[in-house]
Amino acid sequence: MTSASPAASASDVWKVYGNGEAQVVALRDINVQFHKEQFTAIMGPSGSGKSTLMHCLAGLDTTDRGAVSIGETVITGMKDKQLTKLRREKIGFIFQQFNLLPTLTAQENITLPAAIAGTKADDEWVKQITKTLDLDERLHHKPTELSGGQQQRVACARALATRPEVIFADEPTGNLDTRSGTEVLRFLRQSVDQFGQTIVMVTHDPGAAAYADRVVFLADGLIVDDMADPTADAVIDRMRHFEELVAARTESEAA
Ligand SMILES: Nc1ncnc2c1ncn2[C@@H]1O[C@H](COP(=O)(O)OP(=O)(O)OP(=O)(O)O)[C@@H](O)[C@H]1O
Repeated sequence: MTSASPAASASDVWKVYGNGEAQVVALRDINVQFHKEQFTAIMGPSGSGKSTLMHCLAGLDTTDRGAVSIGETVITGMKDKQLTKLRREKIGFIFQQFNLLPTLTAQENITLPAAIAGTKADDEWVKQITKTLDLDERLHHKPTELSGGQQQRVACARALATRPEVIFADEPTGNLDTRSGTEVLRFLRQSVDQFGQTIVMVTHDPGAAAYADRVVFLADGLIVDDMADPTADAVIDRMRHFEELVAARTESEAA
């Protein structure tokens, strides 16, 4: 089923923050493609550029050089209005802090992106997702009446409701206990396998990365490795290696 054109891609992407002495090169010549119907994890030491890459891919931040595409659409250089429309229609987001609207019920939160985009959510599809996520009994509750795990499951349903081209998940299990985190990861895996969703997830957790089909490793703004069919142990090994390299470089710069 995997088609040749990627769901999202970055070509020769650079991102620099600040000027002069305060300048930080967050991304250095990034070239990466995220294939349709695949679950990819992005990992790397703190400050390696994971969030910056995800924000640039999702059109939440601009690049300084290079181009980003969502599906076949180049989003680099798009006007704000056009970009906002594309984000609403083609991208789903899952955040560490859930980011649900507190005054709306779970059901309203789930169907909100479609309503904002001016389309009607597909009721049957939303029912199927909320059933899979075991949220049927909770749909009329407000976020404060839900556990963290339930809130994140609502956020997952919201991300899938519009059947986006790609879902970007930023540390989706970072705020959850192990059991709730596992439920969310299993659902993300299932949404790729059963619903053909494409997911790109930033995580610090090798156990979470093991749910993905592929792990892209960043260090110091560069893509330094790409692992297929990851296991938690293989990811831990690779991360240790990159953290040692970064520590050695920091020490030699300080000397
Ligand atoms: N708005 C900003 N202004 C200046 N520097 C920034 C800004 N955002 C990020 N940076 C810097 O860019 C680099 C990459 O940051 P980024 O947040 O992408 O890393 P990360 O891998 O997501 O880190 P973490 O795992 O700690 O969340 C870091 O050196 C960071 O300090």
